[in-house]
Amino acid sequence: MKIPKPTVKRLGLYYRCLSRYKEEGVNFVSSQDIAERLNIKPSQVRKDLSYFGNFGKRGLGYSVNKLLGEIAFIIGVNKEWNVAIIGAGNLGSALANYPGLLKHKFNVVAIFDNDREKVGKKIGGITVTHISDLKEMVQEKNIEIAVIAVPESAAQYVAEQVEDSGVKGIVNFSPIKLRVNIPVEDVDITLSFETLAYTIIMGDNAFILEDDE
Ligand SMILES: NC(=O)c1ccc[n+]([C@@H]2O[C@H](COP(=O)([O-])OP(=O)(O)OC[C@H]3O[C@@H](n4cnc5c(N)ncnc54)[C@H](O)[C@@H]3O)[C@@H](O)[C@H]2O)c1
Repeated sequence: MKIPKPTVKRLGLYYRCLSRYKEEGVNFVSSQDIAERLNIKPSQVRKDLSYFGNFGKRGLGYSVNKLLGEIAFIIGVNKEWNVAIIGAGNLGSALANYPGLLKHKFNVVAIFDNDREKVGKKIGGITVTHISDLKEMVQEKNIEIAVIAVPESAAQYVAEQVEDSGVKGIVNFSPIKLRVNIPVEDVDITLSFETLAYTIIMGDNAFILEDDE
C-alpha cells in the first residue's frame, strides 16, 4: 500500500498520542480527541487513518489498542533498529547522548569518525571507531540506519561508503542532496527556520492548502 509521506510523518505523532491514551486507561477515542491533542484538524486525522482500513466504529470511535497495533506495524516501531552515527562532532555527539532515540527503539550502537584524535574516545558510552572499519562493524552489529553528521564537503563521499557497507537507509543532517540508491531522510534545520520565518511574515496568508495531501 502506498501512503503519502506527510501521513507517514504524522503516524509517529498518532502513535505517541494513542500510547498516552492507553496509559490513561482510555479504550476508545474519536478523531476529534486525537485532533485536539495534536492540534490538527479532525478531517486530517480521519483521512490519514482511512489509509489503513476502517478502524473507527460509529459512535464509539477508534479502538486505542487496535489502532496502536496497526500503526506500530506500519511504522516499524515493534522492531528495534541499530543505528550508526557518522561524524563525532557537535551534532553527532549530541545525538549519541540523546536518550530519546533509544526510547523510540533506534539504538545507537556505533559512532564513526576519521579523526584519529577522536577514535577510541567514548561519547554517550560508545567508543568512537575509525571510519575505515565501517563495513565490518555494519555487518558485525547488524546496523541498518546511518546518520550522516559530517561536514558538507565530506557528506557525499561518506554516503557512498555507507551505501557500500550494506546500511539500508540514511538520516542526512548535512545540507547537501545525497546521490545514493538507498532511502535518505534529510533533516534540514535551516529550512525549518526559513519556513517559520516565511510563516511569521505571511501570517494567515502563508499557505493555500488546508490539508497537506
Ligand atoms: N551543529 C549543528 O547544530 C548542525 C545543525 C544542522 C546541521 N548540521 C550539519 O551537520 C553536519 C555536522 O555538523 P557539526 O557541527 O557536528 O560538525 P563538526 O565539525 O563538529 O563535526 C563533524 C565531524 O565529522 C568528522 N568527519 C569529517 N570528515 C569525515 C569523514 N570523511 N569520515 C568520518 N568522519 C568525518 C570530523 O572529524 C568531525 O568530528 C554538517 O554537515 C552540518 O552542516 C549541523
